[in-house]
Amino acid sequence: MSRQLTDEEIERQLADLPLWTREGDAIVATIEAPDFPAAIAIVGEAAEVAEEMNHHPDIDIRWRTTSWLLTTHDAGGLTQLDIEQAHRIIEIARRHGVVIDG
Ligand SMILES: C[C@H](O)[C@H](O)[C@H]1CNC2=NC(N)=NC(=O)C2=N1
Repeated sequence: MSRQLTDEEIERQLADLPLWTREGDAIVATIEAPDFPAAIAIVGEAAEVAEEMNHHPDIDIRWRTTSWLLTTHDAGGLTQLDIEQAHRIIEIARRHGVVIDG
């Protein structure tokens, strides 16, 4: 199991992670896809990554806007798994036409 990150480790890594912000024991992001099929495709690919990592995000889908929350329940807070998954979700979103600065 991955260990909990310190506040400093989280802040440092969030600086290199566009779109994601900290909310207590979690990191959250809202991703607006070009259209509904793109939003669903992003969620579908992220689901494959989640299974591969055995690490599962909370996802809310509203038309083309998806909201994401990552935390590691087993560790009771944020771990490196959350940071890694956040990067992978950004990568997937970019491939589906989402423009993300940084
Ligand atoms: C038993 C199984 O490995 C765990 O419950 C996994 C499944 N998916 C998970 N997902 C998330 N986000 N956090 C976890 O701690 C977690 N644990």
